[in-house]
Amino acid sequence: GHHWGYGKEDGPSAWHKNYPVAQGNRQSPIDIIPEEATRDRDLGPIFLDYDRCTSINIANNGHSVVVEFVDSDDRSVIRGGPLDNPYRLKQFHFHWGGKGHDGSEHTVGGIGYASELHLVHWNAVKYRSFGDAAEAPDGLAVLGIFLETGDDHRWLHMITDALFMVKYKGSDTDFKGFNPKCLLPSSLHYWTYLGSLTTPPLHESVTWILLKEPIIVSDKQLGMFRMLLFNGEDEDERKRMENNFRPPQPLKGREVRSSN
Ligand SMILES: CCN[C@H]1CN(CCOCC)S(=O)(=O)c2sc(S(N)(=O)=O)cc21
Ligand SMILES: [Zn+2]
Repeated sequence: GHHWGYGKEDGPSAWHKNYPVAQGNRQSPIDIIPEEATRDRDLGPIFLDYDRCTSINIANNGHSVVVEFVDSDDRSVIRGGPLDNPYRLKQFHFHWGGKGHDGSEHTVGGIGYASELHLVHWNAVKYRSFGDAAEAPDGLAVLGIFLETGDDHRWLHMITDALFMVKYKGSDTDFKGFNPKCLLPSSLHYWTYLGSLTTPPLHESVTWILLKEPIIVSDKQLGMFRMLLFNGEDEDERKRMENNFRPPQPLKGREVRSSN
């Protein structure tokens, strides 16, 4: 496919050349304005049934670090809230900034967070494959969790300890027995809106569910992500993996709803 990245020449402002949907009507991320969100009493709580989740590996795909899960049955799903079906957990990954700079994709009242965690789920009730779901308007549900700097996160070290194994693009290593429930904040109150993938191919297939409460991680832990590289081991130019976020996109009249 087409090469894309987060640099000056191949970054978010250039993506529309190969991915015209970049200028579509339901692009992500967006700036969430809390006072403009609709409190919808029909919007119930979300449920994360992750107790039987099965993580497989952790990988550097040249854009982020990704932990993948077994998604051949309904062992780990998100359900409820705005969703009409349970959606299967497929992978999670992060977006982050440079040293001392914010790196979240969504912003809240114009304010960014240090980083943003995305748990990607797909609608296996309606679609026969992840690929099909990724192109359908109700195919994906991504749970977004903001990361704020402060004290060490007691479980994030399980991920940062593995990062040295996936320094280069295209590297991956076993990563079994990890349950992302340990990365959730105490409250599951959320905002939700209809949007897209925040990276190419930018499919407008995502129901976004963003938790209002951030989790706290330390600067040191976040700094570990910045030892990852965008480039492969065989490339001579070493490019630190950082600022791998797309900035907020036009709301285009969309409604943002708030859980009760
Ligand atoms: C680097 C490519 N990132 C993509 C890869 N996938 C989509 C393409 O798959 C087609 C079979 S994905 O559905 O796993 C996904 S979710 C997000 S995000 N940041 O919006 O949560 C980006 C991406
Ligand atoms: Zn993402």
